Amino acid sequence: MADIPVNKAAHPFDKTRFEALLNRRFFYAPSFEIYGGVAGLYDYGPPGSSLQANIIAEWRKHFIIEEHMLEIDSTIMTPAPVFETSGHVARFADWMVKDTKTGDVLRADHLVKGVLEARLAGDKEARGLAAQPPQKEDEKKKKKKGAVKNVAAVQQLPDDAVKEYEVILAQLDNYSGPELGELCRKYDIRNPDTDNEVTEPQQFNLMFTSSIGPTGQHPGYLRPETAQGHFLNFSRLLEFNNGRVPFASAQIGRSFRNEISPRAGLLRVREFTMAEIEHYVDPEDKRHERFDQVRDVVLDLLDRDVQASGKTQVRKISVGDAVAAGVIANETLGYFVARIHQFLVKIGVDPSRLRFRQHMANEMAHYAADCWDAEIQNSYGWTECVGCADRAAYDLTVHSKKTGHPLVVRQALKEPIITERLVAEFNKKVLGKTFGKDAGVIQSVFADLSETRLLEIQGELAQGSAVVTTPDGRELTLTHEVVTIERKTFKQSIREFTPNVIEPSFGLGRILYVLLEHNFWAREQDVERGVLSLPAVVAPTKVLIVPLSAKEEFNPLIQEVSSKLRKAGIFSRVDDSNTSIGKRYARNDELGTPFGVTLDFASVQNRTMTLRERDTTGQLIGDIDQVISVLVDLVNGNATWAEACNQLPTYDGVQAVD
Ligand SMILES: Nc1ncnc2c1ncn2[C@@H]1O[C@H](COP(=O)(O)OP(=O)(O)OP(=O)(O)O)[C@@H](O)[C@H]1O
Repeated sequence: MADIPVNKAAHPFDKTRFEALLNRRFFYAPSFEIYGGVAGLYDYGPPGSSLQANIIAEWRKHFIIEEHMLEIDSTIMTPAPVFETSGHVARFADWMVKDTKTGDVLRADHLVKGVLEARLAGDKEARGLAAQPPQKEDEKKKKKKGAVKNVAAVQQLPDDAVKEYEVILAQLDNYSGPELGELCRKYDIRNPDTDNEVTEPQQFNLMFTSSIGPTGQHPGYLRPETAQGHFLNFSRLLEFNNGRVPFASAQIGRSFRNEISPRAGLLRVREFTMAEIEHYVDPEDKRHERFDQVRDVVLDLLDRDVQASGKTQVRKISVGDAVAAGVIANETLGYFVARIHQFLVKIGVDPSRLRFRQHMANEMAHYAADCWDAEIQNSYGWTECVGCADRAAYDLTVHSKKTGHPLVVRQALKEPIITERLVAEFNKKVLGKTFGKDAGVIQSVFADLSETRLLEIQGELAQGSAVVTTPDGRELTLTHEVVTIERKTFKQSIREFTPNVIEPSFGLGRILYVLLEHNFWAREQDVERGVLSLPAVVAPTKVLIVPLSAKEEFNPLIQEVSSKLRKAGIFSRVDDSNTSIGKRYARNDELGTPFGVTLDFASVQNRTMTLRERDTTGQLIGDIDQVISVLVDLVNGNATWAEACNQLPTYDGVQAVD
């Protein structure tokens, strides 16, 4: 927020204090807590809800309004045939293993990741210790205490093992279930909580099942993504868009996944809000008309070749160069990757902890052409927060095939295409009379013949007769009285095609969580309380109004300032509690409120008001209306704090009272 440098790194990120803040100020909390809670379900409190609403509002502006997308709101409850056709019933699954003794269930890839990372961390520490002067024996013992044998808290690994582990971790998403089982056996990976062995990985479908109607005859699922709702409405959307592509549909809504073991707070939950875009594009032309606007956006890319070599080194490259070099498959995909980057940075994600990772070949859905995940670093590691995939024509094709409803674009060609080809012309009467029920078989055999074969038959017929073979192997002889082969001219003025779909898919809970982590810090002088440096655009409250006294004479001014801010569309809150101003500001720094205004006795007399900025704690003073005008510019992002400091005098705590 502050454009004047603030030393936020004075204290390393303190997760305990961070979590305490989120809990104390009710950003979010386990659902059904007083019943003991259910893993993977969370309720958002007032600041969490406002923050989410503001992220959504900005998402709408950044994507839907900016790109004229067509917003929809489709149902969550979905009849089973939809997900049978889309492939979710067969394939929307993760691999799980069970503890052989306790029966505890673990997600196989997360188990391998957790254990190997812990062993590498133990190795690093052991090497560090070995390099240090000898420690007292009891200190060494202390370090080892509490280490689960399987995880090997502080233990040096052979150099080869370190290399192997790093290679496995760099391409973890590429392993199949049986391969994960192989890794568990080869590297003796057990349940870290119990040190027990685990079973072979089994597939577990993540969809919640349900049934629609009282008879239970119509099985259904809670949707695990919003995408299918877009595809099933494609022909209506296309019509709404006057039959033209490219265009995009967008939807914000809840999705449900019965995650195997949700452990990382908001990062892996069983019910969450997604924001998804399906951009429909001509498969033969994936250029994007606004690509020039993002060409120079520089990204940290981790492509699949780098991952396959066991490395995690990103390369900094502009989107323009990445698409030109074929690293990102096409302009439209590159355009959205860049727009995702811009959105995340705008709402407060630290760009130095944001990378785009390309899916490995096995990780990608079989139909997808290319896929990049926006991964954001946080205290749990690098987490996928947005997926951006080129899904090709898969979804529209399978739904169209299943239902018989054409999900295609019909485009009038500017120049009709004239083609010539050989065609078989039948004398239907003679054909029927001569071949009876085989008449249809013969026609379909001819329909599948190549141009070369038709040419041969044309020659044979000129000699007297030609022989064709039916699918069941019979040879039938035909004469030119039954069939003639002629060259004909065709004029095509309509082109029909199934569009390809580029899909950016956002998980809002994950974005909200990493945003909070990236913006949390503590002041030197008050490490107990934290500050959330949320950008004004997403901050739950934009301005705190702090009256110095509870005296009634302040009320008209409080109301005037509140109402002027409200009219300017700025959300403010009044804190007229009995505590000191410092405490009131500190409490609101915790909520990420970027600005505060203080009304004191001088305000009542002179109509002046002080303005405080959260990160620098710098204060300015000015006439009430002047301060409000500066505030409006600050909140709307039209002025920086440095610019505000040039417009209003600094307030040093002393205010003249006439
Ligand atoms: N269980 C979950 N909890 C919270 N957000 C999720 C969850 N699963 C997916 N998301 C969000 O939805 C987005 C799109 O979903 P997608 O199907 O691409 O995720 P995924 O590849 O299944 O994620 P993961 O591999 O982490 O399970 C993700 O980028 C993420 O932000």
